[in-house]
Amino acid sequence: MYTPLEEIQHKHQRVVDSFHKGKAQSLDYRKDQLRNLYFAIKDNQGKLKEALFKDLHRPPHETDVLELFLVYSEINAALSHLSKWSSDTKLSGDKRLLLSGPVLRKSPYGAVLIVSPWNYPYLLSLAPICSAIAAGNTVVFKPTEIAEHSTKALCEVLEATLDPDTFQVVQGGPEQATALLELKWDKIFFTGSTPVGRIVAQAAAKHLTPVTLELGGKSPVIVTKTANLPLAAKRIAWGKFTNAGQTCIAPDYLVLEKPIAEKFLVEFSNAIKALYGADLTKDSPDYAHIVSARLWERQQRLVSETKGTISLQHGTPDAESLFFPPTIVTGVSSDDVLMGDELFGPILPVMTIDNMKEAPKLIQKHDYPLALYLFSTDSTEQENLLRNTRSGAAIVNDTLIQGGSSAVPFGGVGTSGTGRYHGKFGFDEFTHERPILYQSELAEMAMSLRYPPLTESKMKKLRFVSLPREWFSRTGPVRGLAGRLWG
Ligand SMILES: NC(=O)C1=CN([C@@H]2O[C@H](COP(=O)(O)OP(=O)(O)OC[C@H]3O[C@@H](n4cnc5c(N)ncnc54)[C@H](OP(=O)(O)O)[C@@H]3O)[C@@H](O)[C@H]2O)C=CC1
Ligand SMILES: CCCCCC(=O)O
Repeated sequence: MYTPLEEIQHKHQRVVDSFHKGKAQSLDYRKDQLRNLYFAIKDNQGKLKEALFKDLHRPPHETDVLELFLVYSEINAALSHLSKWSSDTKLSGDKRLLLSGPVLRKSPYGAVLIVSPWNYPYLLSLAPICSAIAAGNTVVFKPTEIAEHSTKALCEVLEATLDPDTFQVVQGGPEQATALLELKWDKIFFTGSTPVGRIVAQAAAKHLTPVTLELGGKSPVIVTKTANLPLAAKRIAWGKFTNAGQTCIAPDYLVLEKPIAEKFLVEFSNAIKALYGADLTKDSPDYAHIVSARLWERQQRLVSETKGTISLQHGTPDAESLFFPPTIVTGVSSDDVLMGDELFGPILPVMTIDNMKEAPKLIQKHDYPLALYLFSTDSTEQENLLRNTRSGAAIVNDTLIQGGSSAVPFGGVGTSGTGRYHGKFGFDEFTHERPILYQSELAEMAMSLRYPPLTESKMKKLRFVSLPREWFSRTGPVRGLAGRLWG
């Protein structure tokens, strides 16, 4: 009988061995795995949605719209395009290699570790698992222990569906994750908080393992005086309060241009009531709850410690059910407690600026966020802000849409993450593009100059044409050279 640590080591070794035996290599094998996964999720979607309702009071339709629909799209994209994604890319541009036919071979990394969080437990597990399998890797998956019902339901489905030689689950929390991180992986894919992302990056560095980090950050949403205020209010309310704000790309804080601040807040209050009803309570069917007592208390503490004004709390926090209502805090300064760590909940601090010139400096006070949202109908204003800020993604006049598509890469920058996935970007994230050249015997003549003895006459033939400075002139080589020849 294995000890828990021995069991983890055994699972790791099993997927390493099966990778080296080439079991996950064939496209047919990969497609069979993905096809089985697709129908297993479909056949168990009711059980999965029920489980997440128990963990997060997550409205079942929100699980469909924000998780399962993208999972189906991811698997379908992989099944539809895998032959093309995995085919060699021919390389050109160097006449010296004409005879060696260089290609990029789409090679799997090998045995990969995938670690996922609790807030979108199906999407944030199944999307990287899909990409890893599509790219021909073998996988050990460590789900969260915090969303216990959805983790149990998901792991039952995965273990009943995927080949145990190439896919293993290690359930547990930080202790199990730490034991897994001690082992040598060919790739690690981590989704979670920035602090834990640092731990993962340090562990990966010990083995020089390539790592993808899907982390968090304080994503700003800016509303300017040119915005369509009712539409902005509705889209921001949806993006902020979906999953009770427990979304890595949720707007974290709101920046309003002063001339429209008051009017926008009225529209925003109306939008919240339109989405969640005039009387939002713990039993409202369309609103999720906070995942744990610890994190519910964190929201409560943040509200008690802020120096801002609670201008709207649309409902009464309930410790027993972990219901925490949309809470708008105005008059927040940059050093307020709400402007510290990522809020990851339904509290929205509101700051105002006299004009848009102040926005970049305000945003740059924080690490690069996962997302930046701008509501404006002025293209110059849009480009100015985009040019002077950095973020994992930037969305103009909407929220969250970048996280739900197989056509758009999803990832951070700086402390909000490294790497990206979804769709072909996910296949590429789990693929090493291996250059392969097939040298021809016929190339021997062209290559004879490289062999010793490297006589002076050989070196003369080898001397590369040294290009004049004008070749690199800003006006381009032709004009540059013409200028040189004819002054
Ligand atoms: N970029 C993205 O795609 C996303 C980013 N996030 C970010 O994730 C955070 C919220 O998720 P949350 O689950 O709380 O994040 P955590 O970083 O706490 O946990 C992420 C995963 O790491 C595990 N873990 C926790 N502590 C350690 C540790 N010390 N060493 C190794 N592994 C550990 C967790 O296990 P366990 O859960 O069992 O404790 C979980 O499986 C937010 O910051 C959010 O922004 C969330 C969703 C998507
Ligand atoms: C709508 C897509 C959500 C992606 C996961 C997150 O942002 O936490």
